[in-house]
Amino acid sequence: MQTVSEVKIYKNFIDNEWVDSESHETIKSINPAQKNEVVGYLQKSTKQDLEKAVQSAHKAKKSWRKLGQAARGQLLFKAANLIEENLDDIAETMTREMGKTLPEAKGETARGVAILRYYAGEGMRKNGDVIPSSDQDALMFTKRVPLGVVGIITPWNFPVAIPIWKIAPALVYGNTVVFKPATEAAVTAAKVVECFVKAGIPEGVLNFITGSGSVIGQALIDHPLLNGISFTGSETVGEQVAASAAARGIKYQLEMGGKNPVIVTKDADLDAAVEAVISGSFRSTGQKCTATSRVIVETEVYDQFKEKLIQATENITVGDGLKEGIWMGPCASESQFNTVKRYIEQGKQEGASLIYGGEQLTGGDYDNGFYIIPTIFDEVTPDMVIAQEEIFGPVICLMKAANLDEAIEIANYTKYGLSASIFTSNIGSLLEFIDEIDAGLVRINAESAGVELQAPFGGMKASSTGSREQGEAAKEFYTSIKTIFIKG
Ligand SMILES: NC(=O)C1=CN([C@@H]2O[C@H](COP(=O)(O)OP(=O)(O)OC[C@H]3O[C@@H](n4cnc5c(N)ncnc54)[C@H](OP(=O)(O)O)[C@@H]3O)[C@@H](O)[C@H]2O)C=CC1
Ligand SMILES: O=C(O)CCC(=O)C(=O)O
Repeated sequence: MQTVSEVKIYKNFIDNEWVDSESHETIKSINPAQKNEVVGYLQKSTKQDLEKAVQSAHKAKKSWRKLGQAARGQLLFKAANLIEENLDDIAETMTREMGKTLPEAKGETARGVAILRYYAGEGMRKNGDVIPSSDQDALMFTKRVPLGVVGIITPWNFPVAIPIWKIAPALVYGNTVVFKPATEAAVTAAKVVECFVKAGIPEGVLNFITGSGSVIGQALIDHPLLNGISFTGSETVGEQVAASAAARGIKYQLEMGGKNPVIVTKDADLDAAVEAVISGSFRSTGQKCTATSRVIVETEVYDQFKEKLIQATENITVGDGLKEGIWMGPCASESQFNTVKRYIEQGKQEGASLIYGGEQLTGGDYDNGFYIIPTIFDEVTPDMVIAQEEIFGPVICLMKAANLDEAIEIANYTKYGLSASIFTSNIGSLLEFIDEIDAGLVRINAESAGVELQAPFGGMKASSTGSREQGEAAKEFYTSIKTIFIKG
């Protein structure tokens, strides 16, 4: 039995110091695979704590900018090495805190290291262009400059990769940061921040604050000293971020989810398609904004595909992600678990045919966690709620299409446009798909999830707003351009 004294209390990091909240209250982060296990206690911060964090970032703005891009890059290299040294501990914490399996958590942490090294390299790359002036005696060039203080609000589903793909470019391009992680995964985030601190991040440059999104998250997005905000999470909060940022004319970047389709044409390699659909839909328990949630199959191969899909789903082992041999962990929280169960009930009520799963797992250790059997709905029609709203759980909606045109029409019939994939061996079909699909991430004969750190990431329609994240695209968001004209 765990005792309170065995569980660590994590502090905020403000103005180069690990500090308690003024509230003197904490919030517990629990293990969704063993709900009686507390992974850590976090500060229940107040608006006053947030004020200190923003003031600290504001104070550090000038010196961090003046340090120069190369030195900032060196610091990121150090942080990357420290995260690599602590990879096993960070990954295990992630699995305990939000349920993703340990191999996935290790993969994500290694990805965090790679992202940091990519942006560390930016320290030595150009930050402007020389442009010919119409005046032959003049020199004209652009210089990218930091925005200033950037707020970073992240979700719980990628507690290492998402914070790093926002914090690393923010820092290397010269911004100071106030980072508010999702409460569900804040212990993992604290361990990442510890690596930046050990790497020697200067005073005030990176501030870490935990607590309720509606209190400190809201105070952060409304803060007058904020110069930019990057957010990943729900559409509801995203809209609030946009409204607040637009009212003050500051830059904002939102990534808010998807309802990602996979099209399987009659000439596709069905085994490859099944493998990709299983991975895209059920890895991370379906809790990825790039997860596959609608599978649209041409009539000729529909039954064959369905049979193969059910067979493959039967082999999935569900359980505590720390245990060997487990392929899919629990939902990350009780609230996410309840959301998924609610959507499954909704699917049944609106007439979709439940052909696999659809229930929570019970008995033994399952009673201590938030486990759902991977679920497949057949006979889903495009207007159903389960075909329209983001479920963020291990649920597939199978849909039939008479031909490619109809499949693309169904695929586009959603407010989202993050990722989309097609399985086909016909070059004409794949070219048509590339042109006609409304998605920021277009994948051919590959699963819908799968983001590469060096390429732009983001979606169309309601999935994203603002410039893309990752790769070179991040520079667009985290900098502003000065055009300089020097007359000789
Ligand atoms: N695009 C994606 O990758 C993600 C999409 N989602 C979608 O959102 C749904 C709900 O998930 P949920 O975790 O509740 O998402 P939220 O949007 O509520 O949370 C995301 C982040 O925003 C913070 N936050 C919450 N309220 C505010 C606010 N008013 N102002 C500023 N920040 C705030 C949260 O803090 P705190 O944790 O303290 O509440 C968290 O850090 C999921 O079912 C899924 O559909 C969720 C996560 C990721
Ligand atoms: O698929 C990925 O690797 C990233 C997905 C993502 O950004 C998200 O789920 O929030």
